[in-house]
Amino acid sequence: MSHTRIRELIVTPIAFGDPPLLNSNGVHEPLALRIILQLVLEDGTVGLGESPGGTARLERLQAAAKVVAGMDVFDTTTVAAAIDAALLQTVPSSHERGWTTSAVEVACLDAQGKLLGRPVSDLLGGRVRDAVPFAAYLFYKWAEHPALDGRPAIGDDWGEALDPAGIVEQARLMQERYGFRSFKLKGGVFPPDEEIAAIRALAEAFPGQPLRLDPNVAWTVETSTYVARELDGVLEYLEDPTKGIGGMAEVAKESPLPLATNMCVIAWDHLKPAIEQNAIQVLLTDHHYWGGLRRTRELAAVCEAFGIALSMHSNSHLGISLAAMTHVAAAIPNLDHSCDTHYPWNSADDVIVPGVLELRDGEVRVPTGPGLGVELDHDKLEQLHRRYVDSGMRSRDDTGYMRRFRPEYELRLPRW
Ligand SMILES: O=C([O-])[C@@H](O)[C@@H](O)[C@H](O)[C@@H](O)C(=O)[O-]
Ligand SMILES: [Mg+2]
Repeated sequence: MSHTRIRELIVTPIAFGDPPLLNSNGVHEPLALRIILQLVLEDGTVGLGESPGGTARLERLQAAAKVVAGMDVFDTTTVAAAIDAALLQTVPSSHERGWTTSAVEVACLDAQGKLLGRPVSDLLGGRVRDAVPFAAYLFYKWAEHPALDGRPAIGDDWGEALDPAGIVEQARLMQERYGFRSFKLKGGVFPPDEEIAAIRALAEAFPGQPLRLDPNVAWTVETSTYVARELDGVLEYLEDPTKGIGGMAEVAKESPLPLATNMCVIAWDHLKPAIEQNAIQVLLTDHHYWGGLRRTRELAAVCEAFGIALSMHSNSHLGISLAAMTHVAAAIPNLDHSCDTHYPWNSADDVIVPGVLELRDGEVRVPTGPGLGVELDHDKLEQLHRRYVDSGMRSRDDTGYMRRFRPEYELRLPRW
């Protein structure tokens, strides 16, 4: 079966536009980085993958490219083991190595699906839903990236959101444009009472629609407990209010709200202590670091066994990741909450041919074509790669970028 052998893995770093979104670390830069994978088989079939960017991730994927050539695309376990072994010396953390194996696994599954003429969701056990619900991901934000070093200001059509009224307006726009029926607010930006006020304003504007708040560990245990009590009955869950499994366990003892995480349980060996300490009640899974789509499906079974509800994490991403997230979410019976996605913030710059993946009525219909069901736009890929090369940006630095405008800004976690 030589046609199922991998001929080469093409690894392309790209940069795409991102608005000035605020978080507990600072503010998003005008560009976000990702890496696009094309896994080419001997018969010319190409499997696509998408990984978070940055120099370290790029170098690891380039190292992976050297070992996967010649392997069978259906041997995903062996492919992952070969990559893991190749990175072992330079990347001691198995979690970190997992980012690389995960991205390659998605490309393998896309290629497998194309060879078999079946969607990736079928390779994960079949879809249990035809459309996957996503939440509107609300951010405090500036109206524009201010002018900097001779570069003019960069505006967008979302406008400013720096108070409850601005957040409600942004939520209305999100609902108008994409039909979202649940909302997540990225917090950790303003003092907790201001963020509580924003959540209350959302609850009033969108009665009965699920809400969540995620300050990315900006709060102490005491502040987290205070916010949880204030928002009891208002939020469906409170995400990563404080740092670490121990901290979350302290909050969980007093919190009337379920606690969720994509920060303190991010690897298989975090599950045991988190479960023993009852630190979390909701896990936001993410195939980009849990070992890929099949491992995410397995993780869902572990969560089911231990009564942990499931949601899904997102970072700035494009359509190949959205397709992968949609396929795996479609194949998970116990998906209890709508998934996160940054896609509305970044979709104008996508690398896939438009038409297949659409966020409508707050959902993405699961592609039914072979593999992930999306097609790479090669001109766009070239354009975004050029932008990566020309920008000189090689890693994300929300804090450094914030300091360009507010030199006194300090990264402090917890801040309140
Ligand atoms: O993009 C951001 O600012 C988010 O804060 C992101 O970095 C987080 O990874 C993520 O969205 C989260 O849920 O924690
Ligand atoms: Mg989070």
